[in-house]
Amino acid sequence: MNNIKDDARYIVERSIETVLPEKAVCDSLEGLHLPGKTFLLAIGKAAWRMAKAVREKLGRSITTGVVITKYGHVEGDIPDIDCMEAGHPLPDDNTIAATTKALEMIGTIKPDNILFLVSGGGSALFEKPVEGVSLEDLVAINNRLLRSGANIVEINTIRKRLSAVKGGRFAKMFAQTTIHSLVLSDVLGDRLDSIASGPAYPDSSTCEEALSIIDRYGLTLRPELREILKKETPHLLGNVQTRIIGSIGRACEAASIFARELGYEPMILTTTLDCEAREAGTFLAAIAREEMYDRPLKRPCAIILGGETVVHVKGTGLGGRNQELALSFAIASDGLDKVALASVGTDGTDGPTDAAGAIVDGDSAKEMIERGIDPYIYLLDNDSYHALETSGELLKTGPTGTNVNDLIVLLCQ
Ligand SMILES: Nc1ncnc2c1ncn2[C@@H]1O[C@H](COP(=O)(O)OP(=O)(O)O)[C@@H](O)[C@H]1O
Ligand SMILES: O=C(O)[C@@H](CO)OP(=O)(O)O
Repeated sequence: MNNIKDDARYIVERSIETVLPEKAVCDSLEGLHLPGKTFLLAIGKAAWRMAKAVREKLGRSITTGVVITKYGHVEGDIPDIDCMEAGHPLPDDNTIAATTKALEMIGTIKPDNILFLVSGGGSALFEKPVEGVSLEDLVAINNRLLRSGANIVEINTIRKRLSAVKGGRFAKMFAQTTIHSLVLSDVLGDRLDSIASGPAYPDSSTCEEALSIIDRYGLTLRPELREILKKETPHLLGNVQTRIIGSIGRACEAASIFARELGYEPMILTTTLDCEAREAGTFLAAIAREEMYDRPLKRPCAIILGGETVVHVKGTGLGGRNQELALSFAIASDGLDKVALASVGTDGTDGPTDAAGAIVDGDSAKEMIERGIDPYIYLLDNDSYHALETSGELLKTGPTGTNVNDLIVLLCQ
């Protein structure tokens, strides 16, 4: 056991290493039979790493392929594979251009198999809007949805219906081809039809749900778009085989092992945290306070959570789910001794910022005040990034190459 914040950092960084995609992808290729021509399509924030691992393992068995990932996530060339970058969390012109290219290549090559490597972020990165929907429509709707407090299953229920490739429609487009999907899950409960909006998975959401989400979050749509939401997505697909190769549950189990190694008694509290980020922060501070009485665990202990909180962005500041959770924990745990919390996006980016998250303790709020800022005002303005930058508590890892949701570790010594 060392400095408590160093321990928190060690645990989250080592845990993320255990869910890097290379090994999981290679293990899952054992026994996979790919006769004839195979097209590799990789989408999402982990796409480049997943595709590189597959190409190295299978070599020329892959005829050709396409990677579509977020800007800054292509780490070099992959033989025979066209690697492209595009916008995230909002789609852009490059999203549409890269997707169109992938679809055209598949149409021309007519492969026997598509090896489909799916990771979170795929919704923004793999997109061809249905007729009647423009890129501007998609950007406007996504922008409002992402700031509405809707969860990812709800957001993707809308995205699927505006898209010609989401909600199983990609698999239906190439119904004569066998699609083998290997999926890195970043959706709570590993809902396969929600991860990257399930391009090759039977959709379980319905038009009624889509319309009720629009109403629930007070989003106004022009009548033509409302009509488009009423068209069903495929609920049955005969040409897909799907395997999950990594998830937040595995990262939490790894965190538990690393915490124990450092001398902390671990407890995985949940792998499906999905409440408002600032409420999760306050709640975890209440748990930290309870540790004065050695409850729920005897100190030293590590309370581990995985999931994806939500933020209703009403302010004008900069931040992300993990930074907002950490800032609210910092405020609510002010003055507590020997307590630290790390909250990080395993993909290395939290919200539209260059930070993965933050590591705070019971001195953080005092530190911010001493440096002339009121953390509460910053929280109110959704400006967690600048508050945590002031206290020097942002965690910056750069893109990690994986994406299995958010990991939160509360340490009490
Ligand atoms: N200023 C902000 N403060 C807190 N959260 C924010 C802010 N701006 C955007 N967000 C949140 O960031 C999320 C997108 O961040 P990102 O880390 O890219 O998500 P994901 O990992 O799910 O793709 C949005 O859902 C939004 O709620
Ligand atoms: O692509 C998506 O739909 C989501 C979930 O898989 O990922 P992210 O939240 O990273 O954009």
